[in-house]
Parts: sequence; structure tokens; C-alpha cells
Amino acid sequence: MLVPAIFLRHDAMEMTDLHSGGRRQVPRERLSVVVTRRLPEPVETRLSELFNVRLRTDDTPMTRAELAAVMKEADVLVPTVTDTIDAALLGQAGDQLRLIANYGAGVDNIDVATARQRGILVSNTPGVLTDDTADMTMALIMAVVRRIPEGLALMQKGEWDGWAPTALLGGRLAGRRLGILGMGRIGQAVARRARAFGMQVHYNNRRRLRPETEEKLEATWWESLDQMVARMDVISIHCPSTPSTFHLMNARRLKLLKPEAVIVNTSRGEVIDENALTRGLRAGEIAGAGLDVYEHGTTINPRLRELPNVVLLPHMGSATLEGRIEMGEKVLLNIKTFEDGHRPPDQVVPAML
Ligand SMILES: NC(=O)C1=CN([C@@H]2O[C@H](COP(=O)(O)OP(=O)(O)OC[C@H]3O[C@@H](n4cnc5c(N)ncnc54)[C@H](O)[C@@H]3O)[C@@H](O)[C@H]2O)C=CC1
Ligand SMILES: O=C(O)C(=O)CO
Repeated sequence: MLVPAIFLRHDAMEMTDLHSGGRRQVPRERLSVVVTRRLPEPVETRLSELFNVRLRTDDTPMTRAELAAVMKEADVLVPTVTDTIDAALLGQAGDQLRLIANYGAGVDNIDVATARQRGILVSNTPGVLTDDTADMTMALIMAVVRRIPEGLALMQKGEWDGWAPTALLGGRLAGRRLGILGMGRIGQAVARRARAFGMQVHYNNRRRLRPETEEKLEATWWESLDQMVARMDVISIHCPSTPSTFHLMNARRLKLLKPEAVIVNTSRGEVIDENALTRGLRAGEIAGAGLDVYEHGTTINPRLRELPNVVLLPHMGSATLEGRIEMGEKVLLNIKTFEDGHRPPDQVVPAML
């Protein structure tokens, strides 16, 4: 693996004095940075070299009280996607808290609008986890459509009694219609993979893609999500969790799915009404589901676990060592750029959401 550039720099204690025409290097106090979870070791090491950092010693999430306490002291908070940084916590934050550098692409865990009102910048880690999450999406699509967990269970139980012409028949991906909801970075990476598998790619997005991008992806645009949902064999969700995407896949829309269709979600659980999905799956109105994320965090509808046509993963879409180190690199760059007096390259503002 290539060592990212940020891990090779050693200018932690110096900054260019812009007022003297950039000629003088001036020492300055290091930013105090608090990280809420354990991060891959190279990331923690580099953070410690660059900043006055307080790392988490055990790999448990901070309690709300711990978050409130560190937000009173830090210049920069590095939370992860499971830390809820809401208006109440932001209201108690110390005046010196200037940047929340999220270790994650999704920022639905942070009240970005309130942070902005309080003059606190927010940044995230987009792009570096696109391929990994798209790979996992394809893995989920294949697992559900080709019934991989059922085969696995048979083998693990030692119950396989040999090849049979009619055993565990799934569906062929080639030719199937994939409807992508949210055609941003990950949606487009899924589209490219799906085309390689011979799937027909369709999409609904807040904005239609440029014609050349659409052409390159060989993707068909649907202005109406309802109409797209009703015609697809697979629906894959890649829009962020925002007030406007909450339960976008609600009971009414789930009912539009063809009974042989499957639904996959590696975005955020809140986009699907999980209870309605469970009902639809149990009633045979939806053929299967592959989920990496859940509406209520780790509290998963127990009925989902009982269904053989449902594949559940523990939010591991971006879980590669490479991706997690590159997410750290993004966090480092965002903090360092901010420390140097510029906007973090991955700043998130409410208008983007
Ligand atoms: N499972 C995992 O481990 C991971 C999950 N994620 C999730 O994936 C999400 C997407 O990530 P990216 O593709 O990098 O984001 P992105 O910002 O590049 O793409 C999101 C797309 O959704 C579209 N969108 C927003 N609201 C919409 C609506 N109401 N209807 C239709 N389309 C809408 C946007 O226009 C944009 O094209 C993240 O916000 C995060 O929640 C991201 C990384 C890893
Ligand atoms: O980055 C994100 O948004 C995730 O869900 C975890 O990588």
C-alpha cells in the first residue's frame, strides 16, 4: 500500500507567516484535537505527531457526557459516524471548538446547520471509501440474488448432500434492472460495477447527471422515483440520510416493488421504513433484502434476522484497512488545512445536504 503524503510530512510545529510574504516560518501552538474512537494505528500515530491529540484508549463509543466534556475543551473534535453531535451538545460546546472533522462520509450524525450557526466548521471524508462501499453493495446484491447465505448455512450445518439441478436456484444478474437511488460517488461506482456484470442501470437522483456522464455509465434517468421503483429487479440505496430522504422508501413505495425485486441498502437505515420492509419481506411482497445499515442503529427488527432471503451486515461497507487509513488521511488533511488558516478541503455546509 502506498503511504499517503500526509504521513510523510514533518511540519507540525511550523506554519508559513502569510503576512511576511510567506518567507518566515513561525512556531505556533498545536491544535488540541480529541478523537472519539480508536482509529487505525498509522492514523493515530500521525495525528499525535501533528497535533496535541487526545486519543481514545479503549474501543468503545464515548458516552454523551464524555462527548459534552471533550467538546468543552477541544479545538477540533474527530467524531465517527456513530457519535451523535446534535444541537444540544453543540450548545454546550466551548468557544474554542472550531472544527468537527468527521471520520466518515455521511454527516447525518452531526447537526451541520447548528454547527454553522455557532461558527464551527464541519468536514467529512468523501471519495476514499467509494470503491469499498460499492464493492460491498455488489457483494450484497449477489449474496441476496444468488442465495449465498443459504448455501453457506447448508455447508456449515453439514447438510449438503450433493449437486442437484433444482437446488438453491437464484437469479442471473446479467440483464437484471438495477435502480440506483442517489447517483453520487458511491451510486456511480455501483453503476460501473453493475454494468460489468451485465445489469441494466437506472437511477433517480436529486439532479439529473450530465449527458456525457449518463452516457458513460449507460444509465437511464427516472425523474419519478415511484415509476423507477415499480419497474426494477434490484433497488440499491445511495443517497445520504437527510430530512428529505427520511423513509423515502416508505410503506407505500415498498408496495410498488415487483414481488421478485430485492432491495439493498449500504447508505443509511433511515432511508427505508424498516418495519414496512420487514412486513413486505414476510408477506412475500419483496423477494429479498441486503442491508448494511439500520434505522435504529444496532437495534434491528428481530423479524429481519429470521428471514432466509435477507442478508444483514454490521455496517461494514467501508471496512477495508486501506479505506480506513485513507479516511484518516482525509481527517488529517482537513485539520491541517484548517490549522494553516484555510477552509478544510472537505468542508460540509448545510446547502450541500
Ligand atoms: N455503509 C457504509 O459503510 C458507508 C455508507 N455511506 C453512506 O453513503 C452515502 C452516500 O455517499 P456518497 O455517494 O459518497 O455521497 P454523494 O454525496 O456523492 O452522493 C449522494 C447522492 O444522493 C443524492 N440525493 C440526495 N438526496 C436525494 C433525494 N432526496 N433523492 C434522490 N437522490 C438524492 C445526491 O444528489 C447525490 O448524488 C453517505 O451519505 C453515507 O450515508 C458512505 C460511506 C460508507
Ligand atoms: O463514512 C460513512 O458514512 C460510513 O458509513 C462509514 O464508513
